[in-house]
Amino acid sequence: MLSPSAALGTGFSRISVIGLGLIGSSLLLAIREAMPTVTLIGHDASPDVRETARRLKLADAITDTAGAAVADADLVILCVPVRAMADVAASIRDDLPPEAIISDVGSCKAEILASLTAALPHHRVIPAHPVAGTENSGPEAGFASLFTGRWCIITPPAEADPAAVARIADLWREVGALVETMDAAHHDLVLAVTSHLPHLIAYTIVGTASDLEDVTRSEVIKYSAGGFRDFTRIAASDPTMWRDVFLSNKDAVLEMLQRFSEDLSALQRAIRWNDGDALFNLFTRTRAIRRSIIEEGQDDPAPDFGRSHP
Ligand SMILES: NC(=O)C1=CN([C@@H]2O[C@H](COP(=O)(O)OP(=O)(O)OC[C@H]3O[C@@H](n4cnc5c(N)ncnc54)[C@H](O)[C@@H]3O)[C@@H](O)[C@H]2O)C=CC1
Ligand SMILES: O=C(O)C(=O)Cc1ccc(O)cc1
Repeated sequence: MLSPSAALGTGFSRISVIGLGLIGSSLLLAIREAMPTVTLIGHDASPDVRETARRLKLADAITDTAGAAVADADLVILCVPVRAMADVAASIRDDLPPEAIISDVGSCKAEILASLTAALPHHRVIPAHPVAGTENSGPEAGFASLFTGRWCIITPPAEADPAAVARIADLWREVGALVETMDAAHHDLVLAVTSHLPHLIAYTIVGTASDLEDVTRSEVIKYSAGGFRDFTRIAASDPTMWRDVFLSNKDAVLEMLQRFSEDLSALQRAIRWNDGDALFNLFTRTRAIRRSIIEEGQDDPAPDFGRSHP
């Protein structure tokens, strides 16, 4: 018998979230707001995080084991760092109801799809990636509107049950996201250039500035103009999460890094040989890209995203 909200919406009546950091806690808050009658169960490996999650009343129950969290669930969403996904999947295998759908929110998809499918060969695995987040982590960083107006990319395996894919898509629409479906390998290539490489560049430039011998740290802080400040926000992102992303999406990131290095060398040459036209032409082209993003309304659909949240 389905609960009233389940009958009207996604068909899920008991959802388990494993990993109660920024994304897991935001998802619980967003589901609670959009589908108040769904039963929510949470688990995190960290006792401190579990205690905080209980204090914040993120779910109807916070369990001490992953197995207890998934018993009776009709949907389980893994919100742990990318390289912890396979271990969590193995740890819930014996407690997972046969009809449960398994999903996740990892930032890269091909390796996760392969490892979840291998760990849970008899279950429907429908991975997803909400392209929404901040540099903050942990359960207290979460907020219900994180996914509003942001894209969520679903990367089902080729043989996926279309009804299960539709239910996962509906869930993300219920919490305010715009949904796109694509192949996991293509997702990883696209996100390597739009998200992973920018994070790598931010980590590098902030590291470079802090290693300078002739410029003091206080000068870097005092005179940091807008560009550098934006890089420091991104470079404050969680080290475990981003270590896992780069190791998991290694091939696509290395491919994009190769292209980026070649383009950077071309710019270096233009500066060395006073080729102002080359610089001006590139900057004109990139300005047009930014302006077309804004014209298409793709700038920042969630205006309070990130910085206004502690
Ligand atoms: N931070 C962001 O902006 C975004 C992150 N993602 C993805 O979401 C996932 C979670 O990221 P965040 O919530 O930002 O990280 P977070 O660091 O805020 O939370 C991760 C949580 O997982 C828990 N955890 C780690 N291993 C575990 C295990 N084996 N069993 C149970 N719990 C475990 C940790 O204790 C922590 O509370 C990652 O896969 C990340 O790639 C996706 C979109 C945006
Ligand atoms: O804080 C930022 O600027 C982000 O880029 C957040 C983010 C991080 C990882 C993702 O997979 C998706 C979004």
